Amino acid sequence: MSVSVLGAGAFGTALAISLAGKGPVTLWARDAGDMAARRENAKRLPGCPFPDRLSVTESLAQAAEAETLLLAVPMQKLRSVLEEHRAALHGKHLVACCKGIELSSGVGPVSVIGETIPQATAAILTGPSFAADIARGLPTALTLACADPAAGEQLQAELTTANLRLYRTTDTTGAELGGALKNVVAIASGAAIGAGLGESARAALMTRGYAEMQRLAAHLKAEPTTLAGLSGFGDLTLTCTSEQSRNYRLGQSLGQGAPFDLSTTVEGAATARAVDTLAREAALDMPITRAVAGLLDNQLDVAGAMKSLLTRPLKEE
Ligand SMILES: NC(=O)C1=CN([C@@H]2O[C@H](COP(=O)(O)OP(=O)(O)OC[C@H]3O[C@@H](n4cnc5c(N)ncnc54)[C@H](O)[C@@H]3O)[C@@H](O)[C@H]2O)C=CC1
Ligand SMILES: O=C(CO)COP(=O)(O)O
Repeated sequence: MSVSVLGAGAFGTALAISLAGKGPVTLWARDAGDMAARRENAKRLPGCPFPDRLSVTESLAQAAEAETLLLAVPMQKLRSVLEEHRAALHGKHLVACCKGIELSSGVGPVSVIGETIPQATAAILTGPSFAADIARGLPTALTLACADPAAGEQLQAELTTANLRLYRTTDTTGAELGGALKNVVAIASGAAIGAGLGESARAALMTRGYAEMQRLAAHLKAEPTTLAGLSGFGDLTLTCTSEQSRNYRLGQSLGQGAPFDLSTTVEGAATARAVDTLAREAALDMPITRAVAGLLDNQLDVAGAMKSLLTRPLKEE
């Protein structure tokens, strides 16, 4: 097995720690010095010591000696990272570990890989998992999606670890949509709880948010069963109900009118805007996404957003 992880944030570090339990792993970071010395990512994942088989490097060339590379940079940075290192990544198995829709193009990470490095095999690893849980060795189940069935099987075996159980699909569109859209619904859910609207309101937002996810998925020809799996329903459930989620916490802050650290990686913010644009262009009804985009752009407050949802024409479920 030869695996590297590009991007040493919370998630990339957690995956590297888990994978190092079964073989050597290289973690590529822009600032590897402190991590290599401490054998810990004190900034993003404190309290999770590196196993011996995890090495940290600032050399992309060294990381790219692996056959399989996990891409754990934020969604809106993925294209520039791939473009910068295109030559080194030709012919590799590239597994997106980010969740979102690119604002500039309206496509997800698998398409971004395909557009920038068509000679690579593109896949995505997604599903309900907090980095801290993975790094602590807690049990986690994820979806590995790859359009090439043989490569998907190889990646599933390669990336399954003692605490990470991977399920496989060839539906990359469905897998990337689930992971991207659940973050938008998590912002809405956090806003409802933060504003004191109650858990019944959250359940309504999660359920109707899931209906929006299915609507866009059907439009983009994804499999409905993928949305019902770990990458869709599974991650929606986790992210909309846990204060460990940064998307949920951003929503809570919006609901409370409290400040939020804008340097935090919150993928649902750009994705809400990207999906709102997609929905308008395709004339798809996605009112929760529209309300979240309106909240983020200060066009609506939480009361206005709820009013916009509650006063819509009555319809069948
Ligand atoms: N943290 C979590 O629990 C989970 C995160 N994810 C996904 O993983 C992706 C990354 O999230 P986190 O690791 O949590 O974020 P993070 O904020 O902890 O780390 C992001 C990392 O990306 C690096 N980075 C940013 N731009 C870069 C560039 N141009 N070149 C190289 N490195 C760059 C940063 O230095 C930072 O180390 C997101 O799409 C997120 O949705 C998925 C599942 C769980
Ligand atoms: O994707 C995640 C859990 O599956 C992490 O959620 P946040 O990005 O909202 O923290």
